[in-house]
Amino acid sequence: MTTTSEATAVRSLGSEVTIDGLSVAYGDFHALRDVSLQVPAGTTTALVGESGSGKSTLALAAGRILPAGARITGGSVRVGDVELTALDGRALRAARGRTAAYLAQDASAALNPVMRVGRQIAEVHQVRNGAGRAEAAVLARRGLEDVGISDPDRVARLYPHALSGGMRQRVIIAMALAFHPQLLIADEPTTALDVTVQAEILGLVSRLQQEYGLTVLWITHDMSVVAEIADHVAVLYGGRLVEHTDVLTLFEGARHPYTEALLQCFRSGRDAGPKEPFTTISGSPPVGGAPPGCPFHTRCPLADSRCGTDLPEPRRLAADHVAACHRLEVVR
Ligand SMILES: Nc1ncnc2c1ncn2[C@@H]1O[C@H](COP(=O)(O)OP(=O)(O)OP(=O)(O)O)[C@@H](O)[C@H]1O
Repeated sequence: MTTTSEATAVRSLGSEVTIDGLSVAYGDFHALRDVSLQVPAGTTTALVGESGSGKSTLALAAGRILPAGARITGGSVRVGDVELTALDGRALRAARGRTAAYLAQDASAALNPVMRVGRQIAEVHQVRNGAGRAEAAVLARRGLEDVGISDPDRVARLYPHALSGGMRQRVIIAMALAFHPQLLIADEPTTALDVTVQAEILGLVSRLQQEYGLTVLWITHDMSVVAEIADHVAVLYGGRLVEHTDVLTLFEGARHPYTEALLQCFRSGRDAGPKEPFTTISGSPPVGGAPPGCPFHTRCPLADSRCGTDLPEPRRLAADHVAACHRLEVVR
C-alpha cells in the first residue's frame, strides 16, 4: 500500500531523453528520418519548423505515444534509464503511464466533459499514485492552487464547459503534473489562447518547469515562444533535424539557411508596421517525402549542385551546436 507521503511526494520529475537515429513512418511515408537529439534532464527543448516538418511525430515518438499506424523503423529512444524502443505490449503500456504527459493545443478534448475537473485530477492521483479517495481530492485541490487557481474548491466542482480556455489549460497542466511525468510534451498548448492568457500560461509553465525540474519538449511555430521558454532548440525540415543549439546561439548565431529563413520571417513579422508586408520563405515544404540531397535545397538561396545530390551529415560546430548543411562556411 502507498503511504500518504509517497502519494504526495513529487520527485524531481524530469529525466534525460536521448533520441538516437530515430526514423518514423506512416505507411510507406517516412515522416522522420535518422534524428538524434539529447534533452538534458530538467530542461526545455523547443521543436520548431514549418507545418509537416515532423515536430509532433518526434515529440510523440519520444514518449512512445505515436498514433496507430505510425511505425518506428529505426533508432532508439531512452527516457531516464528506460529504453522505450525496446518495449512492447504490457511493458510498453506500463512504461507509457510512467513516462510522458501530453499538453495538447485543444485542452477541452483532453478533459472528460461530464466529470467535475477536481474529480478528473483526483482520479490520476488515485490510479497513478495510489492515493486514497479523500487524499486524492486534497491533492487535486492543491494541484489547482499550484497552477495559479486562487479558488480551487470552487473550480474543482466545475465541469470543463464552465471554464475559460486559459482555465482549462491550467487544469490540464495540473493533471499532467499529477502524472509526475519524466517528460512533458507540450504541443502548441497556447496557440488557441488570446495573447494575454498565452503569456500567463507560458509564465506558469516556465515557473513549474523550474520548480519541478521538468524535462519538456515544446512544439511551436512561434519564435517568441521559443525565446520565452526554451533552453535548446531543434529545427526540423522535411523530417530531418537540420540544426540543434542552445537558445542564445539560435538567435545570435544560427548557421543553417533554413533556421536563418525562419528567424527572418519572425523578425519581419515582429518589426513590420500594420500595413507592411513581411518576409516569408519562398516555395513550400516538401509534401510526400523530402527530395534527394539536402531536404531544403529546393528553397535554399545558397544551394549548389552538391546540395541536390548529397545529404549533408550533421556537423558539430560547438559543444551545444549541430547543423547539417554543405554550405556552412558561406553562411557566416
Ligand atoms: N497519423 C498520420 N498518418 C499519416 N501521416 C501523418 C500522420 N501524422 C502526421 N503525418 C504526416 O507526417 C508528416 C509530419 O507530420 P507532423 O504532424 O509530425 O508535423 P508537424 O511539424 O508537427 O506539423 P504541424 O505543425 O502541422 O502539426 C506530415 O507530412 C504529416 O502529413
